Amino acid sequence: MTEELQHLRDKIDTIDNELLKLVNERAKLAQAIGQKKKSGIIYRPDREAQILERLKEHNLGPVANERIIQLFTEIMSLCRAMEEPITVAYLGPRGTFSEEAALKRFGNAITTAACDSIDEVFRKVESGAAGYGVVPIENSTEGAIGRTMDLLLQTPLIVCGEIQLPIHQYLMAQHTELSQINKIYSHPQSFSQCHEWLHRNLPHLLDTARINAPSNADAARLAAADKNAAAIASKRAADVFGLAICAENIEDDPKNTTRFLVIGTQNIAASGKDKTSLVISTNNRPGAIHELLAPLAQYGVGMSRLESRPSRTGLWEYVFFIDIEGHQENQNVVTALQELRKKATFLKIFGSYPVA
Ligand SMILES: O=C(O)C(=O)C[C@]1(C(=O)O)C=C[C@@H](O)C=C1
Repeated sequence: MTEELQHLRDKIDTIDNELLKLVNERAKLAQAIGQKKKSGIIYRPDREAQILERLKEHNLGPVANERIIQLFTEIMSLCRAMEEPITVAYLGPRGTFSEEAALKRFGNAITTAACDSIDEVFRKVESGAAGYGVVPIENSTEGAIGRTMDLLLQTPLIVCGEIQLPIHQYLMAQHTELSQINKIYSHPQSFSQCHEWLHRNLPHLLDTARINAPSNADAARLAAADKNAAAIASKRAADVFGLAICAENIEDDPKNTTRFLVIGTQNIAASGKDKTSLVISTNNRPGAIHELLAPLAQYGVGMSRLESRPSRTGLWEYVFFIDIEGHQENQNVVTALQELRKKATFLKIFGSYPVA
């Protein structure tokens, strides 16, 4: 080893020792904060969002903001776990995008609980078996996830966060000999997200060779047991099931993103950059929805999502899922919601939470 290399490594060792000391000091401070939390609620997404926002503003590089967020999410994850371990339920099995979303938000120092269905995620959090749940709510290509919307209507749980996850699809198999592949497993959503790619690259594997699986991770598990099968799934699923990657980023839309919600039992304080999710319904008459939404415009409350869904109480009656900018404690939001409540036949606020 040259003297110069040794010198640089010595410097890294010194910095690592310093980082080690600082991480432990930070963990001790978090433990002290934990003991002062009389409510017993350890996870504070508003505070975590503020910390990450500040770090992004202070970051002078060369490390990219995205990497800084990952690193500090892990640091906060381990500090949080030393205050109290938390369990996060998600739509399993292992290797799904939901698992990836849960780890992206909470870091790796958590206990994860893989659930068989979105219903089970809600049940686990409602029963207290998990502190939080992560459920998909919409995909930029495929649209809304109806089951999550229906369950939000019924649940006493509170929405306490959102996660935006870029969805990259991979073709994987036991080997990379595509000529030996005679079937592909995947979730129907992923098949549609990769429709063009499949048409262009594997036209001989038509509909009959495409087999629907309950999840991408199940698809990867099935491909791991059959050398003539491939799966479309996440990179994480390939790692979990030990599969080789045959093609990467095969989604038709490179901006393909799924938005997930974090559900829990606590109201989240304002972070300064928040969103509020709610559902409303109104009489089925011309102009009713326009009239209903007028208070939002009047009090300067922006709307980032409006989605209708059959109400299931009458034919051609709808409820409207709305995301508005701001926290339900912000004055303009309070006033707008008061007005909206007067006009709506039904209104339920799911929660306010930091913007992803
Ligand atoms: O500030 C707090 O309330 C803490 O518990 C500390 C901390 C952190 O590591 O910074 C950990 C967990 C919370 O979710 C928020 C922040």
